[in-house]
Amino acid sequence: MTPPFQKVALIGLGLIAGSMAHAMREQGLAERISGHARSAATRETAAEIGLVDEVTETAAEAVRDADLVVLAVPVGAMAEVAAEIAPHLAPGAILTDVGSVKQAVIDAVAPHVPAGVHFIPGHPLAGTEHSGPRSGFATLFRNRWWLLTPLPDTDPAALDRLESLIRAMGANVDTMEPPHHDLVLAVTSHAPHLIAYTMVGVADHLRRVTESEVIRYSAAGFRDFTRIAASDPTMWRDVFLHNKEATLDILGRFAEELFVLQRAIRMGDGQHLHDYFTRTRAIRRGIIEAGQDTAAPDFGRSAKAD
Ligand SMILES: NC(=O)c1ccc[n+]([C@@H]2O[C@H](COP(=O)([O-])OP(=O)(O)OC[C@H]3O[C@@H](n4cnc5c(N)ncnc54)[C@H](O)[C@@H]3O)[C@@H](O)[C@H]2O)c1
Ligand SMILES: O=C(O)C(=O)C[C@]1(C(=O)O)C=C[C@@H](O)C=C1
Repeated sequence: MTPPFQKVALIGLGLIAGSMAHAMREQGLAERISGHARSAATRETAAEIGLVDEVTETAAEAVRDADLVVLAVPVGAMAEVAAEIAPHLAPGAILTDVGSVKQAVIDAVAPHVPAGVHFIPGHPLAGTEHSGPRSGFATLFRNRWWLLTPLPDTDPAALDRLESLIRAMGANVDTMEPPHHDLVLAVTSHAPHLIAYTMVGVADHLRRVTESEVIRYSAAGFRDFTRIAASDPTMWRDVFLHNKEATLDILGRFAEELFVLQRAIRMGDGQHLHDYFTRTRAIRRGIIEAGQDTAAPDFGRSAKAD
């Protein structure tokens, strides 16, 4: 069977692009995959492990004649990359991205997109704390959501084509308005990451008092925080700087709730605590019943080296 795409160009060769390359190869979705990353070390590793068919020195070379181009770089690098590739995009190509924030990426990329190229922003809700060219794996997107935030004039045929590719990689597709996406993700991903970073920071301060006890006796709850707080610093810096308002809104609400719970503890208000935890437990059960508790497996991948 002829693959649905002739040439796929992946710009950025980290966890998400790498997982796409593995999944597309496994499912026979691209005749050829080219890839580019800014760092020479990453390009070298990608070439050495044969992550894609061709690793290029420039993003412009990678996108030449590609019928699908995927921007898989940190959110803060999207504008620069879009400007660089724009004159080299093939007419009729689909251009998508995988950035964790949508409105800021649309504002950064859309002005560069030439007429005749179909820009369809997207975001796979799947990841791990690992990054870099060795961190990807073919099953990352399996049974996970992949949100698309199409622009008002999106060509339905191009949207269909992209949706089919995403489904073939194992994900479920949904569409959303970009600002709504950014608010939902502020609740489900961005604020929780900041809270995890903070909690691990608090423990780090405490460590000076308790020496290595924080590490040695680290219970499951804190271990989960440390996994999240090991995520890529560049990626997360960019997420917070580009989804500022929604994240600050949610963190404001978080602080209010925290004060109420703190007060309940101080006042010995067990009823309040019990009622609160009963409500939150129901949310967890709802997630499991909806089949969304598919934590990413850890295959012993090491953290990013380049
Ligand atoms: N990691 C996750 O859990 C996750 C999940 C969903 C979406 N995302 C989004 O996907 C995108 C990529 O994340 P990742 O986890 O694959 O990151 P990563 O750090 O593993 O890979 C990023 C890649 O981009 C390259 N890069 C950085 N700046 C560049 C530039 N100016 N030009 C060319 N290449 C450049 C790096 O060399 C690297 O190869 C980000 O926008 C992130 O928000 C990440
Ligand atoms: O499992 C993890 O390590 C993740 O943090 C993945 C996660 C998330 O918050 O769910 C992180 C950022 C993304 O944009 C999408 C997915």
